[in-house]
Amino acid sequence: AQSHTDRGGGRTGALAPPPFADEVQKIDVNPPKGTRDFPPEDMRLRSWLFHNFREVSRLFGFEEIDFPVLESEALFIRKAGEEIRDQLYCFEDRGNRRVALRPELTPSLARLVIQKGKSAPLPLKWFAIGQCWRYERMTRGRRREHYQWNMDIIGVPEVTAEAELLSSIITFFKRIGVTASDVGFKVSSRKVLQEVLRSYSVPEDSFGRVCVIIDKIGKIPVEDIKKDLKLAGMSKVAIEDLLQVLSIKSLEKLEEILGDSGEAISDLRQLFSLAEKFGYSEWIQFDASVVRGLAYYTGIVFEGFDREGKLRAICGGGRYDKLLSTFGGDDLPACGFGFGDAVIVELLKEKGLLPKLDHQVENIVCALDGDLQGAAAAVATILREKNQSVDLVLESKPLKWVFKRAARINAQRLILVGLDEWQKGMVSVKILSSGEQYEVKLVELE
Ligand SMILES: Nc1ccc(Br)nc1
Repeated sequence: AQSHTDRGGGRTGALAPPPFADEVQKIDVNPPKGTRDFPPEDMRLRSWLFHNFREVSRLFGFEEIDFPVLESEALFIRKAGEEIRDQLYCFEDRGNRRVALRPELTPSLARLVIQKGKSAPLPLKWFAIGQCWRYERMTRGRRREHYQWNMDIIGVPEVTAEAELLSSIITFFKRIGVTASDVGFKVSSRKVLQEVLRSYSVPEDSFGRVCVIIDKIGKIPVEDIKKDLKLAGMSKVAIEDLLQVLSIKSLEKLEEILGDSGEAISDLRQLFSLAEKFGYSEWIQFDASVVRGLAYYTGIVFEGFDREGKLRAICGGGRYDKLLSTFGGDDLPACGFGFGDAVIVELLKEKGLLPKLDHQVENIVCALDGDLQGAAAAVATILREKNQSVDLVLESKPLKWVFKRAARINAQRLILVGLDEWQKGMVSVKILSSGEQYEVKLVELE
């Protein structure tokens, strides 16, 4: 029997009374749990944010790319215990394929780089803005989707690439009014970790897993961190030493521990020297505890944080020189970052930096009686062909209604099409800010 929705009669299934023939079930008009709608006001803020993402990408000479939100699940199956894997929004499609809503953009970018192969001359400087997904038990009530801006440089092994990426993010912050007093970048290199782990003969294939564990410092109790590191095969003394190294906040101190001949130190010294030349030294600081939660980083890593410490990481990224070979491609040096659309808005709210973005239209055009609706359409078309925005009143409305709508849509001019004027080839124009009103020949309307 057709199952019926329980309408409070307490009975469902075959025994429930059949619904009234014309009763329509009201659908839930809210978006699915953890997702957002973007009604006009919210969409204006998102478009403003994305416009700034795109403008900075343009300033840095990056090309925009895009890929499907749906990918083969295999792209994201990594065995390092990452949260991003535990929360993969994956399912079997009607063709029995294992697919997933992408949780991040970098694997798709890597897939596209391999696909393009030698036809894409290096270095590649690509950016994308895409919606990313996670399936999280709603118990934590967190979002399941967000938009990320990614910038990636493929084919440059030097840390000049990381320095350029940091410069692009700082350029973005400056454009929207965020300063080095509001936000900073913690910068480190996974080679620091690597050098410590190697000194304790921790197997290379545990590296990604150890990084994912270390990234949880400050998020879970340190005893759990130590337990997980032990499970990952580290000795007690190695764990204590590693945690000691991770608490280092200066390159001088790090050099004392690791010496000055390792790659970690030379990469970091070069990066901080380049930061000086770029003029953004005040924005960055060395912090050995930064490892980021993605297993594939291999070198410099960084994350943007709010100096008041109220918010989660604003953005993050780093070098991932070995990602392509995990998909069967030839490895290429690569680095990039992800910048989400949610934490930045929380920061702008905190700092009173949210832009005021109203809907605006240059003209509202209205026929003064029904027979002139066609004439009004002609006037609207003439204005639009002159690249002027027009809200055309589409039905017969009292003037009071027209003025009210003009105010609501912030129209600059009201164009009235009246019979007497039209017969003279003219229309009436009212500048709504000043109240000035005049008649003008249609052919002279601009
Ligand atoms: N990876 C990921 C995807 C979606 C959200 Br919301 N947060 C993180």
